[in-house]
Amino acid sequence: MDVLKEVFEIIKDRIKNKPEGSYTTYLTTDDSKRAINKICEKIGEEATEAILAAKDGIKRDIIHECADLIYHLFVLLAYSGVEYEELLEEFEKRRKNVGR
Ligand SMILES: N=c1c2ncn([C@@H]3O[C@H](COP(=O)(O)OP(=O)(O)OP(=O)(O)O)[C@@H](O)[C@H]3O)c2ncn1[C@@H]1O[C@H](COP(=O)(O)O)[C@@H](O)[C@H]1O
Repeated sequence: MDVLKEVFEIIKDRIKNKPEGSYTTYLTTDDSKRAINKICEKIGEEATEAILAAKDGIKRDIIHECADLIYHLFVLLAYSGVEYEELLEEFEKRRKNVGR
């Protein structure tokens, strides 16, 4: 299975079943306004870290920080009820529009 889809499905499972010790559980177990705030705050932090890594130009750090950012974006998408396939469809739509 596509590793990104696998991570997305694990995140969905964590949100649904809330296992103890899970970082995703920590981010998403709250009333919905607070949970969204917590997730979005992390997205802001991780985006800043990705930007700083890009400015430093160290490839390993760029990968690490962008992976952190993508994970947190996935948590936002899954928490908002978006399916992985819907994200792919959006990219697919855009790909088809290229070159028009
Ligand atoms: N991909 C990730 C992932 N990326 C980042 N993180 C967490 O996001 C947090 C990042 O916050 P910080 O940058 O503040 O943490 P940090 O350790 O100080 O910073 P860095 O060194 O990571 O930059 C850390 O606690 C990381 O563990 C992730 N936590 C979980 N996943 C995936 O989600 C799955 C479920 O994880 P749990 O919910 O913990 O079971 C895992 O199997 C992974 O596949």
